[in-house]
Amino acid sequence: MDARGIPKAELHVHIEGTLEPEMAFALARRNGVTLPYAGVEDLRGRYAYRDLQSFLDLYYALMDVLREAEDFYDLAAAYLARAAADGVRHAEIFFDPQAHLRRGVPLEAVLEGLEGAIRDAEGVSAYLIPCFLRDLGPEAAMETLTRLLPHAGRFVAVGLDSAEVGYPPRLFTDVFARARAEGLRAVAHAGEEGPPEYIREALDLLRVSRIDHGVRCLEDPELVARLAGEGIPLTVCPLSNVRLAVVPSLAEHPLPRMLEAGLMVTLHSDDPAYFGGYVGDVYRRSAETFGWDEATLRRLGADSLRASFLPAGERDRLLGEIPGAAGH
Ligand code: HPA
Ligand SMILES: [Zn+2]
Repeated sequence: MDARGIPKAELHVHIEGTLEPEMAFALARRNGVTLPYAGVEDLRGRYAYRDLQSFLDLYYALMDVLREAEDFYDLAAAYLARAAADGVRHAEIFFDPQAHLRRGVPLEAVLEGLEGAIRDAEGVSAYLIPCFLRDLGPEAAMETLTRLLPHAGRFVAVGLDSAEVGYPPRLFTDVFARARAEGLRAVAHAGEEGPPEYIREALDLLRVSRIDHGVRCLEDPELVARLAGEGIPLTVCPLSNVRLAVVPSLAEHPLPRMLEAGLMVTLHSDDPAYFGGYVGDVYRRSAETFGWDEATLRRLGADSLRASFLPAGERDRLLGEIPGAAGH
């Protein structure tokens, strides 16, 4: 079965996490950056992580090769071409403004490059979602929001990512209230390594439309009932969860239990260059592992479109391409 033919939305991908080793070396050469790795194979050999933080250390180090608008263009153009080939018709792409601003890369260079690639992409639309690095704290997030707001029309939402434990969503209540007052939607990583309480805070205090990851909700049956009852989308990234040791193996991933519980689950890649697969691979490997039929894959594709921030007309047009999905 080939899930690539099913129209879908990619709602959980960090553009910096699509930086393949080959492109990292090419951009390093172009920008005169010396990488502390012997070559592509040496770098790939380091893609073994103990946890979220050990991955983030490599992810932040390697993005040092992203300097000019052209670099962000090339990065996003390669990702969008790859996504379109996997049947992604719409992507809502995270990026980390603070990770670039702190290296002296202007916001305008990041935006100009990413938007250029989105404009030129064929067969796939995309929105941008800047994320606050929670481990830099709420004051830094508020400062970043102040720099983002003059460009608010260029984003659909704000997000919250990076090291989770110790940085609960409640710290960012004021930041998210201000973003929402300016007409931006909100999403947040919660319940990846952090406890179910962080998911509640993201819902009640940040007033998010979706939870990114959310797998640890299963530890709290009352929360599961609420998420299912309210139809809150959880953007689940099973290959990421395996690589970051959130779960021991794909076979032991709670995805089947999440679907059985009636949760609105959608499937995504997170940081595909680092976690061994783009969204087409995520669908294929999950289907093989859990024995899913075509109807289940169609339902996941349809739910990803329903969970997107696309206008209703466009969303329904894409749903109309999935047999059995329209009108639900
Ligand atoms: O998987 C992730 N979790 C949190 N922050 C991140 N930033 C990039 N990828 C991730
Ligand atoms: Zn993520």
